[in-house]
This record gives sequence, C-alpha cells and structure tokens, in this order.
Amino acid sequence: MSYKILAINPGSTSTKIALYEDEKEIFTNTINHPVELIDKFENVEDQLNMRRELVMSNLREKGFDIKDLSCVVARGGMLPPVKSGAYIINDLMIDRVENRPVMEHASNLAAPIAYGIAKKAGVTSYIYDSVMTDEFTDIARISGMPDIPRTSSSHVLNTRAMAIKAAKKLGKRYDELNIIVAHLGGGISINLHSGGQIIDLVSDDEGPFSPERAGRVPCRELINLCYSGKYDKKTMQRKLRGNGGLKAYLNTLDARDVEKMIAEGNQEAKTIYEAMAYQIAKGIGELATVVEGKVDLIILTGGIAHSKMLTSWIEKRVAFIAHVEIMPGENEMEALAFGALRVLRGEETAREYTE
Ligand SMILES: Nc1ncnc2c1ncn2[C@@H]1O[C@H](COP(=O)(O)OP(=O)(O)O)[C@@H](O)[C@H]1O
Ligand SMILES: CCCC(=O)OP(=O)(O)O
Repeated sequence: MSYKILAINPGSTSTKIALYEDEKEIFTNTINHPVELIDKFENVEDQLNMRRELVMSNLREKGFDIKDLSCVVARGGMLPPVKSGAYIINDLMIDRVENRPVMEHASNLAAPIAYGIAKKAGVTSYIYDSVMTDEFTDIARISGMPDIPRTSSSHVLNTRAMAIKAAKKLGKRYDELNIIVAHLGGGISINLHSGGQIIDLVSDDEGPFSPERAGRVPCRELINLCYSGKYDKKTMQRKLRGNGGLKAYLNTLDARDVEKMIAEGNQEAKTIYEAMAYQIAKGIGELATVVEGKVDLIILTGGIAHSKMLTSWIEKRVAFIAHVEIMPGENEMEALAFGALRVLRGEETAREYTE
C-alpha cells in the first residue's frame, strides 16, 4: 500500500507545497507572493484566505484530486512549547495559531490551510517538528536572570530530519547518538540531539550572527543603545532580526554575494564572513560540553552549507570534536513528508494537541 502526502510550508514571501507518494516526490511548487501583495495586509494572519486560495488553485492546475490524499502535513506555527514529531491538528490548535499565536509568523498559516484541505478530503492533518519544540533539561532553562528563563526555539524541521537521515546512513538509531546540527540559513541555530531529544541549543539570539540576524551581542551595550533615544523598539528589533549580521556589515543577505566580494579582494568582507564561521564553530563547541565531549557527529545543513569556503572554516575548528557531515539545503518539504509517512506507517505516534 502506498501513501499520498500533501505538505504545506508558508514562509514570509512564499508558500511551498509538495506532493509525495511514499518517499517519492511527485512535485514541489513554490508559490511566490510579491512584496507589493504582502504589504497590502496589516498582519500575517490576514493573508490566510489569499494563501489558501492560491494553494487550492495550484492543486487544481496540477489536476490533483484531494480525495486521493492519505493525509496533509504542515509546518508547525508559533505554539506554546511542544514536543518534537507529529501533532494532530485540531480546533484548539487552530484557535491558538489564528487568534493567540506566541509570535506573528507566516508558519501560523500552515495548520489552518492544511486543516481545511484535510477536512474536505476526509483525512487527518498534522503539524511536524514545530520550531517551538522544547525538550530542554531543567538545567538548560537557567539563564542567570530569573525574569528571562531560556526557551527552546530552533530550525527543528530541517535539523531533526538531517540527524535522523545521518543516523540511518551510519546504521544506527537516531536516539542512540549525540548529534550537533547547525542550520545555516537566513537565520542560524545550532541544536544538540541526545537520546532522541533536542536537550539544548544555541538559538538565533544566543549565538552566531547570520545573514539577517545579529545573534548574541554584548548585553550592556545593547541596553545602552535601547535607551539612547536614537531608536524606537521596532528599529531595535529589526537590528536583531532582519537587519543584523551580514546585512548590517555588508548590505547583503546573500552569502554568495559575500563570496564574490571576497574573490574581488574585499578584505572587510573576508573578516566578517570568517567571523560568522568562527562564531558558528564556537556555538558547536559550547554544545559539545553538554554531553561532556561525547559527540558522535556534527552536521552542517541549510542553504549556506553549500559554501565550501564557510564549511571548511567551521570544520577546521570543530573537527577535533567529531566527524563533520555536510548536508546542504533546507530540505523542509521532504522533512514534513517523511515525518508524516512515519506516522502513517505506524513507526511514530502523533500526539493530541492540548494546552
Ligand atoms: N551555493 C551557495 N553558497 C553559499 N551560500 C548559499 C548558496 N546557496 C544558497 N546560499 C545561501 O543560503 C541562504 C538561505 O538558506 P536557506 O536554508 O534556504 O534559508 P532559510 O533558513 O532562510 O530558509 C542565503 O543566505 C543564501 O545566500
Ligand atoms: C529559529 C526559529 C525558526 C526561524 O527563525 O525560522 P526562519 O529562519 O525560517 O524564520
């Protein structure tokens, strides 16, 4: 028996859909939303009907009948802390992401779109590996300031899928290895998988800067800047997420542009780009201490893992900890489809969403 799975992944400027038959990709389609269209909406949640209709018309164009689906799987939105793996989408989850999300984010649109399609098709819908997956140990939650406990948020969908894939390649079970995975995309996060759970991580505001994010910056100076009277709250937030990192130093979000600058002899670009690699390596080193150095594998993934220059700088600094496996790309559609497939095959159990 084979399974047909529809995966839905809304990002800030696009909605990706993919159809899989078991492990085989039938099609993946990226529906781009021009900035002028996105800007017409006051907030992300208001884009739901527009995106839902585009997904449906795209499926119609493909001549695909949703009645053939086995399930629909969606990127997890900004929920309160959840476990890794699959959750069945229910009314409570829809109410949360539509009306009470923890944060505004395009991923909040995924579950409502999936739920609607699944209802029409008469099948179950799931979210898989939400960014809000929280499996921290108690000691990992302590920050040093009781008002601000550490919380867990990272690029779980891609990193966990790559860790599971790499364990399989080694002929081992995912839950018997200690694996550090760095997702190197527009945002960067690094997480530690141990005993089948993400027990700690270096989030995108605690660690390396990235193409668009500032990462960890000296706190005392950050407070001074906030109260300098020069910037409002929104501007300060954008300095951390959106206008930080490579964008702030070199005015580009694209690592390939930076490599071009370096090839043309731009010394500042080289220093900044190498500093990003240096900070990523430090983040990996930090997590190695959590498992007392007993790391089985380090994985570098995400779009920037395509870069030989950056990955070789990182590898040089962390190879003493464990073997470094490069698994480039963001691989999220495959991660969603394969996660749902494990549920349909009974290899994993989907949880019921409660609060
Ligand atoms: N061949 C490449 N070399 C270096 N960087 C690359 C390459 N291909 C893509 N990238 C970079 O990958 C980043 C986006 O990564 P991706 O994982 O797709 O992003 P996101 O996490 O934002 O979805 C961009 O900064 C882009 O420059
Ligand atoms: C680190 C949380 C997930 C996240 O920031 O995702 P994007 O980089 O896709 O915005």
